[in-house]
Formats: sequence, structure tokens, C-alpha cells
Amino acid sequence: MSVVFEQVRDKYFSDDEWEKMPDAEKNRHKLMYENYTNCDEEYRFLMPVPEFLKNKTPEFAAKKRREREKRRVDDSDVFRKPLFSVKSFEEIRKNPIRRAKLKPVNFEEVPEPNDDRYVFCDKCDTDNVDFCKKCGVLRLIIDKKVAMGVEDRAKKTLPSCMEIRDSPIHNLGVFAKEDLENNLQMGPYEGLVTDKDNAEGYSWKLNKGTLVNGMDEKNSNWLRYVNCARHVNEQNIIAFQYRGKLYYRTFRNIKKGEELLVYYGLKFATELGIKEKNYFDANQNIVESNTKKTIKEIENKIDYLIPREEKAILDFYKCKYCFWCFTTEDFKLIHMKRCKSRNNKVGENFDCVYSCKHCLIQFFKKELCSSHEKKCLKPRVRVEKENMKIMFIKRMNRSNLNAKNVNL
Ligand SMILES: C[S@@+](CC[C@H](N)C(=O)[O-])C[C@H]1O[C@@H](n2cnc3c(N)ncnc32)[C@H](O)[C@@H]1O
Repeated sequence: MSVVFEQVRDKYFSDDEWEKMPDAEKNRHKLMYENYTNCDEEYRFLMPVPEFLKNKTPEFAAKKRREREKRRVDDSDVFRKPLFSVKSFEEIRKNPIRRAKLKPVNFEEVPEPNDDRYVFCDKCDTDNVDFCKKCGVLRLIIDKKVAMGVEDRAKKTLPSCMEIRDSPIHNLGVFAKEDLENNLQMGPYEGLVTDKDNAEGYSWKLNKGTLVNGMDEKNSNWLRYVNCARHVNEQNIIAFQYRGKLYYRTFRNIKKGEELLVYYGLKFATELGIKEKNYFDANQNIVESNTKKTIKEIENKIDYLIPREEKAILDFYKCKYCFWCFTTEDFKLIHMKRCKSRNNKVGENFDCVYSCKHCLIQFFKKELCSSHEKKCLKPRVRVEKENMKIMFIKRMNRSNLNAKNVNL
């Protein structure tokens, strides 16, 4: 609104009058006001005074003043008031971009372990990661230590509790020379690791797709002689994969003289003439095994059962200076080159070594070993996935190890 309009309104009209007045009328009043006030004072007396300029009584002037005051206050309020009403903090919608920049919330997504870290426990009937917390790890039957490439290596690795001889099933087989208990672990199945299928019937296929071919007797172990069971009742061991390797284990007690028999899997077994239907047929002959010996009895009696703590001493590749143990000869040699104890030849002064019962690292001092054990966070565990997908291959035919094994 122009200044002249404001002057006319403020001085000569009440707010109500001004509001109701049409724009043309307001304009006319403005022009009359300008003409009159702009006229020289000498000649102004000649002009008629416009009507609206005349009604400026004291009451009217006081009323106009009040209206002006009120308007000023209202106008100043416009600047003080926010343009929008203030919402409570909760109601304010957060900016999604800002929210994205917030620090990550405090949670962790625990990765699912690999399939071959699950172990099925017969007793508890549960799948466990690494080992059954109630029943512990499986006990091992250790292969005899023979260098790779040696003539007849596979037979030479045979533990003293077994024998290899003619089998009524096929050519050679593995037989128990002693009563064997349930839950004994054997292996891993050794052989050439390859990507190619072969026709020999001595390969296991691992979950990742590679094959362990035990055909070559110089580069495999005794597990290659284990035949396939013809019926569920004569099966006494099952194969399972643990951390990329294939193992066998007993799932019931085995009598002295009994042949060790595993199930090769549906496809390969079918190829050998073992039909799935007959395999699980209850009317077939039942192979009995009533060998019930306490673990203590067996442990005390036989030399091939190695308690976990001793395994490191006998089976692992040991640095001759410091007694650290390694799972392969190569690792051991690498370590020995850098071994801190090499110059002192510390190891030569000790007849006895102490191994950690969790991770199998060895120490030449008992105190060192026990202090390590307290801290050791890597309990050595045996893992078993009985519902496995490992396959035993013969002539391009792959066969899954039957999941029914699990239910035996
Ligand atoms: C891993 S080898 C077992 C050892 C074999 N008996 C030997 O003397 O070398 C697998 C081969 O044995 C034979 N075999 C194993 N179980 C069998 C079964 N139940 N019936 C027929 N042949 C079997 C098959 O020829 C198969 O290819």
C-alpha cells in the first residue's frame, strides 16, 4: 500500500470504513487528498475542502490513534510469530539422509558356519557346530605314519587294530582285529586331489566339487580298501566331511573279525547292484555286534587309540628345536628355518613334551603348557555333518551319500 493511501486511511477513516470501501473509492479519496494537500497554501482557500477531511473531531482523532497503535502491535507480531506452529520433538520427521549418516547400530551378524562344520551327535540326536557340547569330540584312530609315494603306502598306513585281507564282498577289505567301539574317527581319506571325474571307483567327491582319488596306492591310505555295505545292518561306519576333508567313523560297536563297511551313496551303490529298497529292508540278515566295552578299557588296552592330548606327539610334524607341532611336513620345515630355539637347540635337552589339550601346540615345559591351556581359545574339535552331500564316484557316475545314514 502506498504511503498516501496509508495517510488517508490513518487520518480520516476508521478501519471498518476503510475495509468496506471499494478500491475505486479509496483511489478517489487518495486523489482528492493529494490535490488538496499539494495545492499551494496561498491558493488553497480557493479550493473546496473535501468532505472526508472535515470530520476530524477530537474523538475521531483519538479513535484513529488507538487503531493505529493496535495495528502497529499486530504488525510487529507478524515478525515475531513463526510461520508454522512448533511441533513436539517426537513429531518431527527425521531427514532420511541424515539418518543414513548416523553411526551403525550396535549389532553383529554372525556368519553361518560352513556346512562341513556341523556334526551330528548320535546320542543327543542333534546337529552341532564343530562338536557336541555334551558328548565332546570323537576319538581318533590314527594312521601309521608313512611318507607319500612309498610303495604300498595305503596298506602300510593301516592302524594295528585292523587288517586288510580277502573280502567276501570284493577283492580286499578292511577287518577289525579288535573289538572297536562306537564313535571312533578314521581318516582323512587320502589321495590325489583333482577336479576331474575318473572311472576307477576310488574317489570321493567333496562338497566344494573337488575329488579325492585314492586309486594310487602310493598316495592314498588304508581307507581305500573299505568296501560298500550291501545292507544297512552290515554297515558299521559312515563317511562324513569335516573342514574340507573326508573321514569315516564308526556309528556302532564293531566286533573283532567284522569287516568295516561304509555306504558309498545311492548312485554308486545302485551301480554295484545294491538296491536302495533292499538296503533298508528289515527282512534282510541282521549283522549283530554286541561289543560293549567301556572307553576306559579300550583306552588302556590298545595302542592305536590315541587320546587327543597325545595325538600331537605321535602324529603331528614336530619341530626338533622347540617342539611346536604342525599338520604338514612343509609347515614344519618353514617354521624350523625361523625357529627361535634353533641356535640353542632347546628341544634336544627335553625328553618329554606337553601338548595343549585344545589346540595341540606342544611345549617343552609343563608350566608353559598349562598357562597356554588356560588362554587357549581354540578347542580342537571334530566336526561331522552326517546328512552329507559327499559323493563317491565311479565311472563318471556321482552318487550322494545317502541322508538315511543319519537315521541309522
Ligand atoms: C574303494 S574300493 C574298495 C576296495 C576294493 N575291494 C579293493 O580291493 O581294492 C571300491 C571298489 O570295490 C568294489 N566294491 C566295494 N564294495 C562292493 C560291493 N558291496 N559290491 C561289489 N563291489 C564292491 C567296487 O568294484 C568298487 O569299485
